[in-house]
Amino acid sequence: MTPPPYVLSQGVLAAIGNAPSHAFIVGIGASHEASNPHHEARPCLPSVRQRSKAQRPSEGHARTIVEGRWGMCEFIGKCANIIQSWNPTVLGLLDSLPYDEEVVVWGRRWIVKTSTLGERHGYGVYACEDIIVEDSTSCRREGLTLFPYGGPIYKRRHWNMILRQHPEWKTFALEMDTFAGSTRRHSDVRVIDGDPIRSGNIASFINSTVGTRPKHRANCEWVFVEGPPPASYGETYHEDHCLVLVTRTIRSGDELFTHYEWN
Ligand SMILES: C[S@@+](CC[C@H](N)C(=O)[O-])C[C@H]1O[C@@H](n2cnc3c(N)ncnc32)[C@H](O)[C@@H]1O
Repeated sequence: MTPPPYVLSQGVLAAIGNAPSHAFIVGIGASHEASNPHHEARPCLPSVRQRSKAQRPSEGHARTIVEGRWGMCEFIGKCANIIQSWNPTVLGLLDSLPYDEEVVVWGRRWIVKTSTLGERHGYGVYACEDIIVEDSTSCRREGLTLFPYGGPIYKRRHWNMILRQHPEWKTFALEMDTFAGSTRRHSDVRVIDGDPIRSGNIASFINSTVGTRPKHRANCEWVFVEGPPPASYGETYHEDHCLVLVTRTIRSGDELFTHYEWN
């Protein structure tokens, strides 16, 4: 298959949490283990923004009620429109993601279940098959792409608006456009919402190597991709997107880990 015309830029994503006990940064793929001769890697600085004080929701007529892991929330106005627009199938993701059950995402088998970090750290993503990156002669044997980080994409200022509507919602988003060279204004930087519409977003269950004892090694990283996803996964919807790439061989049963800051 002809490779899609994207330019990879390493780094990217920062996640912004809105709950005091759950806010974290999802920095990106700082493992620096992946290399791709066809793509330029550009490191970026993750940033974090926490919700300040609760404010009145923005004006608007649209309303939508969303059920997430932490309960039901009603969003109104522009926030409702944004949230309603998400459809995971446009990126070849599943409508919903069951726990403790094998699923196939972008042609590979995965399971989301309690993380090896322990129950109090929630779920993690495990491979259900070997993903061989290099053989004994260090030749790459398979494609590096695992799956995208999928969720509604909107500007940071709208993300902040959503957080103000539901300060109690424990949520996070990946920041796009944070790579060196990005010219977007701070409030125009786009985020990919990992929740509340988290359906199918398997990437949002990947845990961080940060703070692990003994120290875990990352086996994947998130990258920003200029260009649409492969045709079979819905190239018309997104002009660009974020992918999870494998950075070293993963064996069946391994949990995925990447490097990002969280607190
Ligand atoms: C993107 S989520 C990862 C999936 C998460 N385990 C879950 O069930 O939703 C990030 C959250 O997972 C937890 N987490 C991620 N990496 C961790 C680590 N190295 N140690 C402890 N908790 C971690 C933290 O609660 C963090 O806020």
